[in-house]
Amino acid sequence: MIVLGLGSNISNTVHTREENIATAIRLLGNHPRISIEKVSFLYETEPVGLKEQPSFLNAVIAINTDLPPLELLTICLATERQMGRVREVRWGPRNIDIDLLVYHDVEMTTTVLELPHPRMPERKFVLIPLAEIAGHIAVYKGKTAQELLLSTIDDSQVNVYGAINPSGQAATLE
Ligand SMILES: Nc1ncnc2c1ncn2[C@@H]1O[C@H](COP(=O)(O)OP(=O)(O)OP(=O)(O)O)[C@@H](O)[C@H]1O
Ligand SMILES: Nc1nc2c(c(=O)[nH]1)N=C(CO)CN2
Repeated sequence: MIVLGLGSNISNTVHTREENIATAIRLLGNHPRISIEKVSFLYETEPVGLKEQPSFLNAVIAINTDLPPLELLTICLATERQMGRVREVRWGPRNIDIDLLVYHDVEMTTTVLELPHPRMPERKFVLIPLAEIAGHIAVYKGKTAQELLLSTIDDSQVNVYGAINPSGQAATLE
């Protein structure tokens, strides 16, 4: 299974947080070598790490692709750029964040890409949507998202916010 994490905590009058997530899904799904297989609910989540920032909307998606991990990362970063993301504070506010969480059973640590995503076990905003779409699949050191949830130290709030239109119809890129 290949899983991406999506997050947004900046909205404006043109693009709401949910539109930002839907737009990212639509752009990724438009790639000729990527198909979107599953989309979790949207969750409203308390900021983790840097707490003094607006709450996030988070979701995860399962995709199918023959792109190798580094090429997939490049596409995720290009999609963020296409959506006008400006990198400022680490762990700070962003209109869109696309993380590569799981790429089958690949384990790698390079300066540009770590798999599986190393901070997954301490992020309920990832584990809860992951448990929803892939609860019984080993995602991190042989553990499922459900198992990781039982031992996570993260006690932040994560609440269902709504469903995403998987085709991203409601969202437009101006
Ligand atoms: N699994 C991964 N998915 C996405 N980016 C990764 C991954 N592993 C390493 N990176 C690197 O992290 C860099 C910074 O990513 P980003 O600015 O989105 O971090 P962040 O979202 O602030 O923090 P975090 O990595 O804790 O989610 C990317 O340019 C990428 O090279
Ligand atoms: N709730 C929540 N907190 C975060 C998030 C996020 O997506 N959701 N992303 C971060 C940087 O990757 C830091 N903190």
